[in-house]
Amino acid sequence: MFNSAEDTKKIETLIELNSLINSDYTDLNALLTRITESAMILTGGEASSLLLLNTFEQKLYFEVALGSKGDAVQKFSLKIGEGIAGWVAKHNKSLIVNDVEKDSRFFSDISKSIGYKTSSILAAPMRIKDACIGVIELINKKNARHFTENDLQWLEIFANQAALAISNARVYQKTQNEIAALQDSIQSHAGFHPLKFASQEFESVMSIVKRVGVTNSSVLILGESGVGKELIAEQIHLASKHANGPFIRVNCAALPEGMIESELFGHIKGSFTDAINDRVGKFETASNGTIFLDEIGELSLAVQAKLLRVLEEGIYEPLGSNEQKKVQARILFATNRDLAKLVEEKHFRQDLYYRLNVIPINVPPLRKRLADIPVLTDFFLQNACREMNKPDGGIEATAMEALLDFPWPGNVRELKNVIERAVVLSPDGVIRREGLQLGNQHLDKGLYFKGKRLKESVNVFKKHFIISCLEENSWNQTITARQLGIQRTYLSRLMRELEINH
Ligand SMILES: Nc1ncnc2c1ncn2[C@@H]1O[C@H](COP(=O)(O)OP(=O)(O)OP(=O)(O)O)[C@@H](O)[C@H]1O
Repeated sequence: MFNSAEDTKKIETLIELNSLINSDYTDLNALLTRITESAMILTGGEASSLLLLNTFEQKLYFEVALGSKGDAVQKFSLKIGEGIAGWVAKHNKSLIVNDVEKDSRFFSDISKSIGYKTSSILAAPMRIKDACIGVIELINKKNARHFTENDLQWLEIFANQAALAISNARVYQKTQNEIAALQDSIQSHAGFHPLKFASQEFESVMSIVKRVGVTNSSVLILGESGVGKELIAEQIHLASKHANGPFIRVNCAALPEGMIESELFGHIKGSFTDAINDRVGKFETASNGTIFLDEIGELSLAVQAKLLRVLEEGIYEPLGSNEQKKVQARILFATNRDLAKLVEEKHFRQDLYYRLNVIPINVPPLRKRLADIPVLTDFFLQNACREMNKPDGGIEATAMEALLDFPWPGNVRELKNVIERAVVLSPDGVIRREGLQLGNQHLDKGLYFKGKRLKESVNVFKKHFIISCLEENSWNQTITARQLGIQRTYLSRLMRELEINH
């Protein structure tokens, strides 16, 4: 079979395709286009197509369509058994038809609709482990000649190449999905949150995370409420040499003023009225790991002064003790406040600000990284469906458009809430535009109060009223407490009691 100069060319092309398939060539469509095009050129077809079988729908879809009407062909699909390609898929056998008009299997609708005269077809199945996964076909042998058995043998070789490439890509994709699922489960078992993104903007943030991860410097993570600052802190920890050590999160806004020092640095028994036992501080607990101080903008000036000393000298003293302890943890900070403005207003120490701002990481708001919305939606949807034991019916295109249009003042946290709520309200697991209730998540009287007793209803009201004030103030508890006319410590207690997490 391999004796002419033409055959030598074919073999060279096959070798080249083989090495592409064996390399880490990840663009499957480009590879399949290359294979289909080579088959067409080397066996003298005028046009060629590669169709993939969707086993669920029992239909063949055009993955590649080359030739003068290629683009027009691509919108069609064929049922199994329909047309020459459908016959090949159904019988898992190759076929040469040199006069289509005389063959009842020929399906003329596509040719007629696109205005293309088809006279001859050569088609071969693509197989993975003997099962047909699609068809590769050539249309019209050039110069009004006929397709031959030799052409068919070559087409079968190209079909095998394509099947191999598809099989590789599917195994690769499956493995990637499994690795991602395992990573998610390992991270969430260890108390870390899986992080999803697809945007260039977030990619840039992650490249900084990787670079700072390996250093031991303290880092300041900035961004609006709900953008994922805590997750960034987790990733810095995971990228660091302390990844196996503890990751200790301290929400500075949730601690009453008088407790912060003891919480961070520890105290010895009797150092103040309530100190009935020695207490180990979070800095010590975080030894050989990372301490993440969230909402740093809420710290009092007195605590800021102590923190500055910790940063500058690397030592601290537990309350009531003269013993100096060495800081053995990596320190990360985050805030959604404008620290420069707080400095101007004299609510934040300038020297501490300069000390913190050495390596700032700015996490952009969700509205500035639209490419993340579909992946995050998908992730929250799958999680919510699994937790609520509902089928994942996917999301309608109009609903996705609405998500992409929305400004997301509460960022990723708000998106998560919107999706969870839409899943609760969806009868069949499909997320539709009207089920999203964008910007209207707080109080739906009918839904929340129905059948509840007075105390419960008051609590439901309190919870939603507080959440809406917190969101209005970017979850700043000091400002919210002032707006509500209560102490910040009382607000923290209410948040704990009413299970308001963010
Ligand atoms: N890229 C992401 N992938 C998956 N989940 C995310 C992502 N970003 C944020 N989330 C989720 O959104 C919620 C808010 O994230 P996180 O608490 O990290 O935000 P934050 O910026 O620290 O907010 P705050 O300033 O209010 O403390 C969490 O439930 C988190 O798991």
